Amino acid sequence: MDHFRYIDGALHAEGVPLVALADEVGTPAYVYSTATLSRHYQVFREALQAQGPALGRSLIAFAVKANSNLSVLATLGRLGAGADTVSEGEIRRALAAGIPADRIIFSGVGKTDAELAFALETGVRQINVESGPELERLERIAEAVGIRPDIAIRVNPGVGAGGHAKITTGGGGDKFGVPVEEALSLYARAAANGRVRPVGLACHIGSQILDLAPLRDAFGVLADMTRRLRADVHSVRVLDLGGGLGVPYEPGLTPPDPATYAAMVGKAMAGLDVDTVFEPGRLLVANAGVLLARVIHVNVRPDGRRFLVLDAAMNDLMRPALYDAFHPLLPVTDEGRAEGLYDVVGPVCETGDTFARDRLLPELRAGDLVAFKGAGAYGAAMASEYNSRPLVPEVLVDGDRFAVVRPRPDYAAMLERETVAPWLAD
Ligand SMILES: Cc1ncc(COP(=O)(O)O)c(C=O)c1O
Ligand SMILES: N[C@@H](CCCC[NH3+])C(=O)O
Repeated sequence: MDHFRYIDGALHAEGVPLVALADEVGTPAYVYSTATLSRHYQVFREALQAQGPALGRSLIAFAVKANSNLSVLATLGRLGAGADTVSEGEIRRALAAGIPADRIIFSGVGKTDAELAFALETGVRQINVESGPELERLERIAEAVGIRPDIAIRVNPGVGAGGHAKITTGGGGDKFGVPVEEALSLYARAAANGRVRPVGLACHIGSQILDLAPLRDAFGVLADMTRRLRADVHSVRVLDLGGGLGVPYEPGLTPPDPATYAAMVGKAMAGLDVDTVFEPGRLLVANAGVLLARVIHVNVRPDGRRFLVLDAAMNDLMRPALYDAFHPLLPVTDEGRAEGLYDVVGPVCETGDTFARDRLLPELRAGDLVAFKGAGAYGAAMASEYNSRPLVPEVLVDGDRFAVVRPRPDYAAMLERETVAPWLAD
């Protein structure tokens, strides 16, 4: 069930009318549904459980980059989720949200020495090493800190996939992970050096994946590598299978459902006797969030083109500008008005600040509220203050209650973070 739905012609987030939220918080604002977050987590969890022992003990480590709001993390953490993190900031957020260190995975192409030391001291569950130079640095830091961490080698299986070239990560030419043969020798080297404990392999081949075939191929590569490493008497007890499952942003998109995905994984892992880690991001949060915005005005050109100018902009939701991504746009009040075509834009001074071109929408007027759907993933997490627009606030809804979990900063707070160089101060 969609927890963002019309009740008596008014769009609600669970039991809360979005009109009431806009009155309370102002616009633009992100609104998240606890019920959707919980349902998505549970559906994924149950799909994995249905595979029985084939997946060993499995950890769902939510990819914090998709939505790093503390309340979203706490909601998932309470359900048992871990966290897949890519920076010290994300590790700190996961911990602050109550996710214990032994459920935190530390991934990323360019972890600094300071971040690696922080991860070691925090006692994260596993560090996913992405290159030879990183392994060398980690070994040196681990020795200095006096901790022998569990690591996985992130493999670049040479199989890329994803909804856009900018979010494909598993292809041979992409910066992520270690090619197969090199990964095997890194594993052996790490085991021989004894300063880190190689426990397994990881891969993540891209995001917004709609087809299981490339995932199946990549997991097949990991399974073969596991057999080869074991033949050389290495221990391989964990396979981290990354995230990447797509969501149906628009009609006609049919991503694999979690049960079908889990069945494919179950087959790929059968007989390997490994524990598994999953790093879903978008799958858990995309449809758990909307971006609420207000129409500033409608600008009608002499040629009839109509610009729907919103108070939300590309700095609040970057996906359309960056990836030409589609997000459904709903009027918050459904009054059955006649439909027309609009170019939906924000106030930022770039033509790229366009959410949609020629979008068929019910007639909208200045002051009307609208909501972008599918905005819970890579929405607020990628927002900026471009054009000195304050960071967009976030609201968590749970049934009939809601909380403003990240308030809109006021302009004074925005300015207080900076100083003018002393020689310019008077
Ligand atoms: C290593 C890693 N794990 C997990 C994810 C989460 O991806 P998604 O949001 O597509 O599930 C990403 C981002 O694509 C990633 O880079
Ligand atoms: N930011 C991308 C996804 C990136 C995935 C990160 N590994 C998006 O909005 O679709």
